[in-house]
Amino acid sequence: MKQVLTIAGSDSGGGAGIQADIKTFQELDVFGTSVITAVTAQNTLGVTDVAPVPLHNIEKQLQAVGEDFEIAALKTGMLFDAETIQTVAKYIKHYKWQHLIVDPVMIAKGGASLLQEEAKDSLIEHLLPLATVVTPNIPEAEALSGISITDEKTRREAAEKILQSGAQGVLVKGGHSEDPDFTEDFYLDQHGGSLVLRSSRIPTKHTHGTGCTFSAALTAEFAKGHSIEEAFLTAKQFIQSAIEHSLNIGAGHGPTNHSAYRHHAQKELIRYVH
Ligand SMILES: Nc1ncnc2c1ncn2[C@@H]1O[C@H](COP(=O)(O)OP(=O)(O)O)[C@@H](O)[C@H]1O
Ligand SMILES: Cc1ncc(COP(=O)(O)OP(=O)(O)O)c(N)n1
Repeated sequence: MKQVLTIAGSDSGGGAGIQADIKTFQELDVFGTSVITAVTAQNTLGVTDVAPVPLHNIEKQLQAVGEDFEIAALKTGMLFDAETIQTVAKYIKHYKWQHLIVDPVMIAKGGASLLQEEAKDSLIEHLLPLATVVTPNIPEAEALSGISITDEKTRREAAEKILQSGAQGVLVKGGHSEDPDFTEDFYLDQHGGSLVLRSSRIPTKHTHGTGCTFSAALTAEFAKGHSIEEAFLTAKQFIQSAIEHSLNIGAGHGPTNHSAYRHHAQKELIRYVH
């Protein structure tokens, strides 16, 4: 069984972070390991506390995984501060881990900050150059590029700017767009190759953890040796099912349903090159 790693924060509410990643890995038949960078007190209503894990312990977790597992692909999620980002980058290089998906988690849906403001530059300088794919949502793509995304042209410009960091590919997720009918995710690589996957927008507030789940699915598919096109398609189908059958659990934004992809037939996505 392929072994994968998530380096991210814990969500006590179980819908995002490490918990979403491990559930997704399990559903997609890869063996999930984890390095926990921060512990959030969180539920469907929001984040009430964030406790960074001491750097020494993060290093010990990275070593414990690196010394014993063959990591076929990995993802990063909530990294919280610059020191953690630099340490994570150091160990990714040390263990020569390939197929890195960087989900540049910055702000939770409820508005809580999951990355210190001054850590953004560290992310761009130290982690993005190692990334196979960076998966910002629209506000994150704007923050990383300094470009306001209002249409397809500015989305592409923002993606091009992010690629200047040295990442091999960037996938701008469309969950935050104002389109009432569709969500469109846009992939662009260093060679100008691009792909857009569009799906119908599901009218639900239960979307807690969509970005974590999507990037974990990409990681699992890369570990199995799939190309970016194949991995992107599976991840989009996985998240579409998970949102379509999302769970009305808790009083706020409920979690997505990680087992839905296994149980429900896949609807066709609209796919085109841009
Ligand atoms: N209401 C929705 N209906 C269908 N797909 C959605 C919906 N909201 C988000 N998505 C999809 O979920 C994935 C995560 O996107 P997004 O919500 O933008 O990320 P994040 O959780 O990081 O903010 C993307 O593939 C996006 O298109
Ligand atoms: C611990 C932790 N990590 C990441 C997130 C953000 O998750 P995301 O998938 O972007 O979903 P929302 O929080 O925006 O619903 C998180 N909340 N907690």
